[in-house]
Amino acid sequence: MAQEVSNGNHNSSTKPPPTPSPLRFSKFFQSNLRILVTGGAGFIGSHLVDKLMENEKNEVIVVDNYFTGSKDNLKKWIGHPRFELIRHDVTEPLLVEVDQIYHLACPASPIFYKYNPVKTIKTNVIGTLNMLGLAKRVGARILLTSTSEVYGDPLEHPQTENYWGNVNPIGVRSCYDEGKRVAETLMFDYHRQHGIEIRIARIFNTYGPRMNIDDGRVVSNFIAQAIRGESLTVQLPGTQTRSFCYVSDMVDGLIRLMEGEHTGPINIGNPGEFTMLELAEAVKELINPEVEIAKVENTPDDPRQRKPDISRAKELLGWEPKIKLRDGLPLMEEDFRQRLGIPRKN
Ligand SMILES: NC(=O)c1ccc[n+]([C@@H]2O[C@H](COP(=O)([O-])OP(=O)(O)OC[C@H]3O[C@@H](n4cnc5c(N)ncnc54)[C@H](O)[C@@H]3O)[C@@H](O)[C@H]2O)c1
Ligand SMILES: O=c1ccn([C@@H]2O[C@H](COP(=O)(O)OP(=O)(O)O[C@H]3OC[C@@H](O)[C@H](O)[C@H]3O)[C@@H](O)[C@H]2O)c(=O)[nH]1
Repeated sequence: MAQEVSNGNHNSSTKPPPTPSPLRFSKFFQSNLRILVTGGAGFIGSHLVDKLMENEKNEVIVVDNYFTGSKDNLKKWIGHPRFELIRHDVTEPLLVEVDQIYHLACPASPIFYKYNPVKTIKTNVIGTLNMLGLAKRVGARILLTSTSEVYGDPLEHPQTENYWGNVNPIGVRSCYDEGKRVAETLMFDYHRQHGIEIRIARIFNTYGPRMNIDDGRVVSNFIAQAIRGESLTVQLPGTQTRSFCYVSDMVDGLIRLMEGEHTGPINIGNPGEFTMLELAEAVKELINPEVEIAKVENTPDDPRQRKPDISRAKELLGWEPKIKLRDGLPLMEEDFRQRLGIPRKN
């Protein structure tokens, strides 16, 4: 398949960026960066907020409609003078003065994004248009959390950013896959046409504390099942692979991308690749050796393999993941045990 070669920085006939908000240069606000995080009450978003809030020069505004996120994830920041939380749906326009936009708002678990597919498309298309319109009005830099799902059921392995993907445009996952592909297109069209400073991260499967217990994604399912003593539900055939990135590594990669000079798209993920049976065996061994592994029906269009080529992230961002799967799973177990109210037996 013909593929365009790029170094992560788009360079053909782009306009210069628009003038940013005058506040960015005001002597009173000079030290503060106002950062909007859409979807900041969700899993990755709330960890990103924690990291951004560590920097005393940052003011953070979260907007979220709480479809899959929760105020609980942000409770330590509510009332903090550098933090604001707004209930807002990104499919409606938003007027705020900010310097940077991390645009995460979108359900990420297949169960939730397939629940109301039309809404998922609206979130990806109208939501991203609204955030780009905001970026244009105030001259903000905007980062989109795109996904490895833009590669669909990939025919190239591992996946580099130059691969254009193998996506079913009319399947049950298309609302998300194609939604994110259009979101990427919109980002580049605003960049070329209006000079908006864009960043695109293609995120691969990410896991860690604060995932919804009933989120439906594989790592949270297996950990909750192991703690409850239920069978681990490996969807057939079990030989399909994924690459799992711990959330602190992901947040580090996203911030490096935002702060760096490269538009992307850039893959952010952990290249360690596991079959779902291997993942189940690891969870069983680490969390509850007594549980059984059950094979269950799969859902349509499940990608058979997925592994990021992260050469570009290494070279352009100086980023690579630090936490191996076997070290990350126990960190997540603690959080799940607390929320499930099931302490470890000694
Ligand atoms: N976690 C992963 O493995 C993964 C992989 C690839 C891409 N991503 C992307 O990263 C982002 C965050 O994923 P996550 O795992 O934290 O998911 P999540 O479901 O925990 O968080 C998404 C957040 O967006 C909010 N949201 C959804 N629709 C909204 C709307 N219309 N308006 C406002 N808020 C809305 C939800 O309430 C939630 O708080 C998503 O854009 C997702 O597509 C995640
Ligand atoms: O209980 C389960 C759940 C899932 N699975 C399998 O585990 C694999 C991973 O499934 P998940 O639902 O965790 O996630 P997926 O890899 O399908 O999508 C994910 O990847 C890219 C992101 O953009 C999405 O937001 C994210 O959900 C699939 O092969 C699925 O069949 C199980 O074997 N058992």
